[in-house]
Amino acid sequence: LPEAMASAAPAAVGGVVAAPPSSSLGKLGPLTDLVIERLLVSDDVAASKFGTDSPIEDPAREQQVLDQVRRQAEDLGVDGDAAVAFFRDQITASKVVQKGLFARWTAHPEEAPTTRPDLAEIRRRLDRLTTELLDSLKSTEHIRKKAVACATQLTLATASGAKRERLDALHRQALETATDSVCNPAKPAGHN
Ligand SMILES: O=C(O)C(=O)C[C@]1(C(=O)O)C=C[C@@H](O)C=C1
Repeated sequence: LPEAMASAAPAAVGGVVAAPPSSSLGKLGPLTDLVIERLLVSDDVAASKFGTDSPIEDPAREQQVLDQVRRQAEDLGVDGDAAVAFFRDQITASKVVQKGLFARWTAHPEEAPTTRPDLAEIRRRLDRLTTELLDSLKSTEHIRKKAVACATQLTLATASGAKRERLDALHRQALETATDSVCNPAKPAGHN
């Protein structure tokens, strides 16, 4: 986000101005960037619904998302149950963000959005992110299987990503929820 980048003071190193990193650090950086991008899209989802009759929770749409996930995961050779568990966390995290923003905008109407984005268009963005997230789950399978390395890389990636994007407490909490199963690809059924 240009605003966030502009306000981080660049450090001069040997006469060269070092730009802040443009992506989250480490082997799970690309996956974490996509997770953060999806969380930030949740702000737009909330803006599309706030002050309308559309509820935050839409079980039919959730089922549609998870059906797409299972189909595409199996095409990619990613474990379908693990992929669905990961996306259940993405959906839960989106609802954490939306509920938090609804509460904030209700308490402070002056902070509420003044334009209402189109939900259908936002859902097309989410569908494209689904494909990218699945590709990233596939390409990180090797590291995610190693519990200790995965935990280390995930902490590095989420800390650097949250800092770069200047995530507030609400979005940091949602990021934790969203990355809950990243290092547990074979989470037992019943967790959710
Ligand atoms: O598409 C929506 O309406 C959203 O709120 C997004 C989303 C998701 O994360 O995919 C989250 C909650 C809804 O229950 C359905 C889907």
